[in-house]
Amino acid sequence: MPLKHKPTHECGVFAVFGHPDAALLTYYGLFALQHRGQESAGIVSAKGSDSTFQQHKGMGLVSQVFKMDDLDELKGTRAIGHVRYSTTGSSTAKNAQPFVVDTNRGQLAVAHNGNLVNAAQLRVELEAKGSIFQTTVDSEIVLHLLAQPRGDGGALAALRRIEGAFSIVLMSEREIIGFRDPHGFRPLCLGKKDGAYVLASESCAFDLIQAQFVRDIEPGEVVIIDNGGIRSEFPFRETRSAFCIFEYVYFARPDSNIAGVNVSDVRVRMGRELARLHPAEADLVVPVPDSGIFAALGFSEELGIPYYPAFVRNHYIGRTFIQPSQSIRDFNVRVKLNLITEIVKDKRVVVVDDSIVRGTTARSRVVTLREAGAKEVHMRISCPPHRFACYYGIDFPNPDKLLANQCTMEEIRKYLGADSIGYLDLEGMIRATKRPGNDFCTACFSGDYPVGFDAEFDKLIMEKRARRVRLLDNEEPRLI
Ligand SMILES: O=P(O)(O)OC[C@H]1O[C@H](OP(=O)(O)OP(=O)(O)O)[C@H](O)[C@@H]1O
Ligand SMILES: NC(=O)CC[C@H](N)C(=O)O
Ligand code: SF4
Repeated sequence: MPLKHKPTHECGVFAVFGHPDAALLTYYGLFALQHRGQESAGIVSAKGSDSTFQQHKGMGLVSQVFKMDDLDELKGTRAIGHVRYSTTGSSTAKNAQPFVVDTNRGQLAVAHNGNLVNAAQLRVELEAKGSIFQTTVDSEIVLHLLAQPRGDGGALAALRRIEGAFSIVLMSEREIIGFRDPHGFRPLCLGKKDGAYVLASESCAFDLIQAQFVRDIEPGEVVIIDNGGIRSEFPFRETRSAFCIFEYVYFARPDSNIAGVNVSDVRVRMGRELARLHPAEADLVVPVPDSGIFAALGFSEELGIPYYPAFVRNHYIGRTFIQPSQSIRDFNVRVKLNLITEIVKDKRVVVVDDSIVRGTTARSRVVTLREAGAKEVHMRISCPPHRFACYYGIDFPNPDKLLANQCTMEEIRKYLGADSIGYLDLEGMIRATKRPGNDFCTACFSGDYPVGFDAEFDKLIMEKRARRVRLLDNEEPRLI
């Protein structure tokens, strides 16, 4: 049952206003946000209001894309940066963010975390009016909307046209602007460093640069930072909050705080909830590193079963999902995690991971444990089964690719080769956050989608839709 995709981390954004080392701070910030995207990285900086924006972008990790010389070229006191995992538009250098354009309102740069559900529709509309797109990424829409002739409400009204998930940082010739969609799908927070303002996807980025965390940007809030200081606008229609609960389960770094709640604490509580819901009689609790670590700790504490980190992670290889083919991915799971066999031999083992998507990791872990002589293997997962697609910034849009969508619980157990299997339920997962349930998007577990989406969505929708419109118009792809 080889399934092709699994959820991936998503993008990270960072911005600085009013610091002499803006680009360097952004570089460090992106380093701390590297877990959110490893395909490409970029920084755009600006000196004063009349200077040309400078940019450096490339494919790969932050450490691969930037050399000291590149950072020296990125002068100025303002900067925005991005690490990408693509959700709309292919993973190519052309699609690396931030995007920079020259408009009749001056230079603009944008970096986006999330996914715009009406991007293809807006692009067709904008192209019909003459917009020329440089990339096939949904995020570019924002720049075109801002460059359009403005009616009532100016730039803020233009932003009201985008729908879906967006935590965005923008740089104009005078400002740094940060905003979150009205549902607040993705995180974005504000900090201060030496009197300068900084914005980051996650608070762990502030720790690295020793910035003080000020607060989270509210869902639907636009913060505008310029020489006059900082102010907020709330241009979007008020709606229910739908923060991505999977950020707490898997995406966010455990040392980040989101909405005042520490991510590692939530994961420990998820492990405790899981232990109460699906206890097991066992000798050891073993985490699947990295994301299973804190949940395994909670599981172990709740049942008083010793915690042993028997899987040793090799930190020097890329993430498993980067590899395109199933056979290479299986190999990568083995390269990434090696088992200390002596710990598990003749033992009844509970293995805790945060999630199962295709099942590659879990299956391979069970096989390894059995080969090492484990007497029993009980698989425990600290979130509910993934049965539905995500349209809000996670790259697993096709439910056919999700193991739990294709199999019953017993089939999953058999496929993994485990003695028992237990997933956390929706209620336990929400309780562990200590936040109200209606704060969250849980669509990939529950099928309850807070925002409508394009039924034809796939990663290449922008290219496909534009091509189809040309065909419908009987336009041949020739110029004259
Ligand atoms: O069912 P699968 O398709 O194998 O996907 C699920 C696995 O992927 C994630 O880990 P990842 O490899 O991203 O590493 P991490 O835990 O270190 O983040 C997740 O934590 C699971 O272990
Ligand atoms: N993962 C993300 O947040 C991706 C942002 C944007 N949709 C892109 O594909 O570049
Ligand atoms: S569908 Fe799942 S992964 Fe996507 S935003 Fe909602 S909770 Fe997060």
